[in-house]
Amino acid sequence: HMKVHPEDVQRVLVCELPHELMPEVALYHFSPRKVEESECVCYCLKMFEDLGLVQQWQIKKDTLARFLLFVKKGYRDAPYHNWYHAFSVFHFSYLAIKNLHLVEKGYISSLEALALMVSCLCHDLDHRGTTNSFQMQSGTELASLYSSEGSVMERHHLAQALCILNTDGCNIFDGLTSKQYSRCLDLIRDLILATDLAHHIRLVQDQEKMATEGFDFNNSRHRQLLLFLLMTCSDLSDQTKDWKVSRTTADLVYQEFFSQGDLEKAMGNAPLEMMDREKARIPDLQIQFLSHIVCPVFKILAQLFPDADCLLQSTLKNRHCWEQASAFFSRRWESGHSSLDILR
Ligand SMILES: COc1ccc(Cl)c(-c2nnc3c(C)nc4ccc(C(=O)NCC(C)C)cc4n23)c1
Ligand SMILES: [Mg+2]
Ligand SMILES: [Zn+2]
Repeated sequence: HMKVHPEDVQRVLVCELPHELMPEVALYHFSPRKVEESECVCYCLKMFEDLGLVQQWQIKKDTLARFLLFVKKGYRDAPYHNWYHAFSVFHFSYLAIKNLHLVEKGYISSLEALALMVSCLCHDLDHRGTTNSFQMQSGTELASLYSSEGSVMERHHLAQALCILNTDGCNIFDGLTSKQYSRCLDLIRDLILATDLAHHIRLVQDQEKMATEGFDFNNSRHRQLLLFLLMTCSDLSDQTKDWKVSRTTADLVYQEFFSQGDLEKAMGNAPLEMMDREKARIPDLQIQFLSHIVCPVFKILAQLFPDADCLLQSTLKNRHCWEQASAFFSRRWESGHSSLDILR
C-alpha cells in the first residue's frame, strides 16, 4: 500500500522554490504540465499559502506536505488520468480563486475555497483509465461496491480521499472546529461526485439560467451551482491553454479511450465509436466535445465573470484548430491519398 517516508516530507518542507511563487504561475496561460514532477508538491504547498489558506485554517505544513505526497502517490500512471491531471485541475482552481477574487468578493467562503482545492487534487484518485460504464459492463469490484448509487469511479475517488485524510499525520483539517470539519467533508463529497460528467450534464441548464439571471449571493442553490461549475471548469481546464496543450491532452485521453475499446473488443463487447481506434475521427469528436461540453461551460463562467472571457476565447480558438485539422484530414482522404501519405 502507499507509503511516504519522513525524508520525502522534509524535502518538500525545505523545497528550493523561491519563497513566493513566480508571478507567471498565476497567469491563465501558465501550463502546470511544464512543472518538474519533483517540484509539483512544493508548488501545491505554495499555492495553498499564497491564498492564505494555511494561515486561515492553521494547517501544519508538515501535515500538508505529507497529505500532498500521499495524494500524489494515490494516482496511477494512466495516460491521462494521472497525477499531472490532478495537479493541473488543482492549479486551475487556484487561478480562478486568485484571479476572479472569489473569496474577497464573497462568491465563495474561505472554507469552500479550501474544499474546492482539496477536491480538485483528490477528484480522480486511483483512476484506472476506464469509464463508469466500463466498470458496470465488465462488473469490476468498484461496480459491485458502488453501481447501485451511480458515479462508480467518483465514489471510489472520494473513498480514497477520505482514506488519505484519515491516515496518520495527514489530516490537514485538524485546525477546524467539528462544525467546519463536517461542512468541509460534505463539500468535498459533493464536489468530487460533481465531477461525473453525467452529473454536470443534468445541471448545466440550471447553471445557464443562473448566469442569465445574474448570480444571487444569498441564493444557496446559486452558490452550490457555482462551486460545481468551478469543478467542471477545472477538470476541463487543459482546453483553455494553447493548442499544443489542448491537442496533447486529447491524444492522452484517446490513448485511454482506445485502450478501453481494445479491452471491450477482447471481452466481446462493441465499444463506443469514440473508443474504437478503427472508427474514431479525433478532430470531429473533439469539435463535438468542445461544442457540447467545454465551450458552453466557459461561456457560463465568462457570463458570470467578464475577466474569464479569455478562457472562453481559448476554448473557441482550440475548436477552430480542430475544424482546420478536420478539413485537412477529409481533404487528404477525398483526394485518395492512402492513410500513410497523410503522415508524410
Ligand atoms: C469532466 O469529466 C471528464 C471525465 C472524463 C474525461 Cl476523459 C473528460 C475529458 N477531459 N478531457 C477530455 C477531452 C479532451 N476529450 C473528451 C472527449 C469525450 C469525453 C467524454 O467523456 N464523452 C462522453 C460524455 C460527453 C457523455 C471526455 C473528454 N475529456 C472529462
Ligand atoms: Mg473523474
Ligand atoms: Zn478529472
